[in-house]
Formats: sequence, C-alpha cells, structure tokens
Amino acid sequence: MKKIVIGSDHAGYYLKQFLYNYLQTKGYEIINLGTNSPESVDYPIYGKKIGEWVTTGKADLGIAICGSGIGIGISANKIPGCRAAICSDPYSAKMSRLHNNANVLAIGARVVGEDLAKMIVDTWLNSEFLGGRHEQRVQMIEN
Ligand SMILES: O=C(CO)[C@H](O)[C@H](O)[C@H](O)COP(=O)(O)O
Repeated sequence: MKKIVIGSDHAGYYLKQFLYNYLQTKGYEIINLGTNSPESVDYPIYGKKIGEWVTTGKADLGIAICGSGIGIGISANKIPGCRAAICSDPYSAKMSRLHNNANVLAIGARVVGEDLAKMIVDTWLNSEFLGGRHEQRVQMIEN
C-alpha cells in the first residue's frame, strides 16, 4: 500500500480533513502535514512540505489542497523532482499519472465539492505511469 501525505492551507482545511478520513477508511497509510485548523495560514509552507516529503522518498505520493489548488500546486512544484498536477476533474487526474507521473495531486477546495474530490482522488490513486514514450518527456522536465 502506498504511503500518502496530505496537507492544506486554511481554505483547504475541511476538504483535507474529509479526504484524510476517507483515505484512512480505505486502508491507506496517510500522514497529515497540516494545517490543523481553519485559521489563516500561508499555502507555500504546506506546498513545500508536501513536495519535500515526496521527493525525499518519505512518502510515495502527496495530496495538496488550497482554495483553488493553484497556490499550493505552484509551491510544491518549486521543489526539484516534484510534479504537482492541479486537477478539478477525474480525466485530468488520470492523465497526470499515466503521462506525467505526477507525484502530487493539487485540488481546490473552493472549486470542487467532496464527492467530486473523492472521485478525483480515487482515479488518481488507481492510475499508474505508463512509461514508454512518456518516460523521456518526464525526464526532460527533470533535466
Ligand atoms: O493560492 C490560492 C489561490 O491561488 C489559494 O486559493 C489560497 O487558498 C487563497 O489564496 C487563500 O485566500 P484567502 O482569501 O486568504 O482565504
């Protein structure tokens, strides 16, 4: 079973808690990196943390949530080796794994509701990188 880290800013706090509980009931090993209240905080702190956990191998995959998914996704992508995909639909989530080997999923809590977020997360976690022609493209990103 994959080890997953999840984190958010204040805007993503409630959806983060919801997805943390949901993934726990599904049997995933999931680590909460905060924030732990709806009090206003700065999303770059959490994007950086999630990116670092994933790129250092402390976790296999990360889920990052802010209001739009954009700020925390951009922040995570500043960490070398982090490939955060900002997704608000299951198709994009699936393709981000199949073609881009995304290791962080960024979601906007002010964009998607709980049911859609569950579908996005399920799709993302159940999709695997295809490799092949996509391998060299992902390597080009790294280079
Ligand atoms: O980074 C964002 C926008 O791209 C996130 O949506 C943040 O959660 C948002 O900026 C926080 O906004 P707030 O007005 O401080 O709650």
